[in-house]
Amino acid sequence: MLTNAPDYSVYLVTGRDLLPSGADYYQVIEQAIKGGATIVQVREKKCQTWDFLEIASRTKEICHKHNVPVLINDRVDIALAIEADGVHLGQEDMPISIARKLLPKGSIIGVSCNSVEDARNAVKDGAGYVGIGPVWFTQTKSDLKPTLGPRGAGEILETLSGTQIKAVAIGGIKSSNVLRLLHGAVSTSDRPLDGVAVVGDIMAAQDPFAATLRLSECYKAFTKSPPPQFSLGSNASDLSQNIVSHAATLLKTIREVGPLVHQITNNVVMNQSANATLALGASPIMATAVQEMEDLSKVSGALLINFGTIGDKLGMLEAGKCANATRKPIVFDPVAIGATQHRRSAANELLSAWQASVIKGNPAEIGALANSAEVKTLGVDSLGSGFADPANLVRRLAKKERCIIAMTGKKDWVSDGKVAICINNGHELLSKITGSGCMVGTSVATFCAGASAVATSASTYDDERVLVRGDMLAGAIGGILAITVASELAASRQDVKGTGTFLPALIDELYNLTPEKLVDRAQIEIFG
Ligand SMILES: Cc1ncc(COP(=O)(O)OP(=O)(O)O)c(N)n1
Ligand SMILES: Cc1ncsc1CCOP(=O)(O)O
Repeated sequence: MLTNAPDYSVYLVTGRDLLPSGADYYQVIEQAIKGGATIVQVREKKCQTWDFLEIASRTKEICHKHNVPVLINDRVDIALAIEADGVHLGQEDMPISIARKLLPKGSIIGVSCNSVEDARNAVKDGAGYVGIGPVWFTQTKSDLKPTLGPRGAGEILETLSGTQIKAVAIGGIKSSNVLRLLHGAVSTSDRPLDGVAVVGDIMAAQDPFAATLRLSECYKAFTKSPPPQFSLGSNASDLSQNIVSHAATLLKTIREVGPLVHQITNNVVMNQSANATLALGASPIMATAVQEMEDLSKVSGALLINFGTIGDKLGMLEAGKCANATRKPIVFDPVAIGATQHRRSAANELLSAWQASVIKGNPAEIGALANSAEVKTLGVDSLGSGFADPANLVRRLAKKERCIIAMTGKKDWVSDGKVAICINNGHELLSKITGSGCMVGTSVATFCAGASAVATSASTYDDERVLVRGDMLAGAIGGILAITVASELAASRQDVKGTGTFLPALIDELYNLTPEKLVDRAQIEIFG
């Protein structure tokens, strides 16, 4: 048995049935280890004991030659027979306490967990590690339990906070989505995953060495130093010096670069949102077909997903995945999420498929996402006077969703999970026209595209380890300030007589907005 503490970072689970035709199983295992697999589990669901013994024993030889531990799936007898380093047990397999009695002291015992309750039991039973999954759908396993998404995996990690138990995630993990998983699956006390367990992305690869190396590099890049959050230098004293001017200069970048802002939005506001984007100096494209998402993600500066009428869920799913893969900002506006069960489950599905950079909503929408019933909803509107402690609400939700939260209303609240910022601008006429909230979403997406352009040109970001380039906190603040400051300027004009003349005046003021006007008029408070 190997004596070093196991490294779970790139955890290969075998699957002989996935091998490309002509590939040799043992060579694949060795190539994967050379590419960076740090631990191997022999998983044989269908084979006879005699064959299992042979495969396990030869796999162990290869693993131990490279100082890599080998575990056996389900079968404690096989683990004992070949003197493996441990076992991986399912919920219906031998209980941990009995396996512990049978196996030599120091054996690794891991257990599959699909729920917080499974994880609590694993802690109680003294498991060495848990395999959290399935994260995403996979064809590799037949009797698949409900998918958890990175957020569900993060909730299970919460249960393990303060314990020594290690945790890997499993199910549908590939080098193209591993960063999104590692970013999203973190407990609110910042406990990350200890590794990713993979079958198909390695076993079915034409080049298992390269496939494992890609996974290993992603994992190492993400963990080599504290990964950057979606905001830069976010402590209250830094921010109070420069956040408004930083956000305001993004307007200059938008006008210089003219980024394409891809928007999937509702048909009530589409024309108005496109005009607001143009007035700010960017270029809107309203596109919903699944087939065009990959191409669009390569050329757009940011993506807005506003699910006002949730007609285009497939396009929304695909667009977000492509935006994560190309490290573009995603602004999510979960319109009226609290109003129906259909909307809640659609939001859940979208947020499990991709990582939002900013979630923007009114108090009822943000409350629904935070599972708070403090603010009620009526259709798309928020009722009542708001939250008693908005700063903490947005801070907690930002930590949980691992992104910037922007809660708009009479006062706007923004948080990156550390600071909470209150913006006290905006004219009440904004609440009297339809789609002003959606316009804020568009403006935030446009400013996030500006932030992304700044970071890309300055190479501020090490692409390997971030899911989005640029300071999304500044993007959210700039986007909100643009609409609220423009609304004040529009409302003070002589030619504005009511809501009918206010809307075109608002577009004019967005068009004539300058960074200086934003800095001069911004009224913000920062809560550390
Ligand atoms: C690391 C890791 N996690 C989970 C599993 C799933 O185990 P499996 O035996 O395929 O299924 P259940 O017995 O849990 O239903 C695994 N193999 N490895
Ligand atoms: C064994 C197992 N347990 C949960 S999902 C899964 C299969 C993971 O396979 P893949 O990495 O190919 O999606």
